Amino acid sequence: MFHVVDHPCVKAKLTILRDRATGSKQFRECVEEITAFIAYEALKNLEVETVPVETPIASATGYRIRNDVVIVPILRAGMGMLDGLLRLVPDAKVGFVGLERDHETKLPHEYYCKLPAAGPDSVAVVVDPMLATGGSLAAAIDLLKREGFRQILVLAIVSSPEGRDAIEATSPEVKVYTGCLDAGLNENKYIVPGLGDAGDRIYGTL
Ligand SMILES: O=P(O)(O)OC[C@H]1O[C@H](OP(=O)(O)OP(=O)(O)O)[C@H](O)[C@@H]1O
Ligand SMILES: O=c1cc[nH]c(=O)[nH]1
Ligand SMILES: [Mg+2]
Repeated sequence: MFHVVDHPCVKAKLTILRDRATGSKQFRECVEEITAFIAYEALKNLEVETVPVETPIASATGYRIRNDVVIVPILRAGMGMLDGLLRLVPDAKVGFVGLERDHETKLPHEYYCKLPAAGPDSVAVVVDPMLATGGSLAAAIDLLKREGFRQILVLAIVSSPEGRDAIEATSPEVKVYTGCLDAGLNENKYIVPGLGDAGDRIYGTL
């Protein structure tokens, strides 16, 4: 399932991210903010359980998230989305997958993986701002499946039709939520119009 979060606030923040004049500080802040909007929609089917709560006036029914939420940023750029998501799910665990596209082949190279154990109620929430060819996300999903994660959600900010089709072909059960679906990829496999290299813009390494 592939879902574009269609919201005026997402559109406005995306415009700031696309703008080549936006500097790293504002870029980072905006990535964090837009992540919360996308997550709001992506997490709406998490399971809750009831807990009693005493208000100053009376007893009431409270709720807490029942799933074991495991946020998995794909390094580096995915780290920019982590805090935005942790604000919504402060008790989530965090696992890390390090992947970098080879500049020649455009294929992802894995350089790090540290994930908590998967349980029956675990929901892995993979975060990476860019879904281009889909190679990096497919590799991350493979890793998570091998580690036993059965429920996988993905939060992206900018996606391409090529990336969408690649994930739908290999992992149709994975739900992808994205801020937009752009026109396609250029000869360097960058998203067009996109926002450039997300990792470089977040960390000022242009
Ligand atoms: O869909 P794909 O074609 O695989 O491309 C998308 C990947 O490329 C970017 O990471 P990059 O390799 O630039 O690493 P970085 O985050 O360290 O900059 C991006 O953050 C994704 O992980
Ligand atoms: O457009 C793209 C494609 C891959 N990685 C990025 O950061 N941007
Ligand atoms: Mg990069």
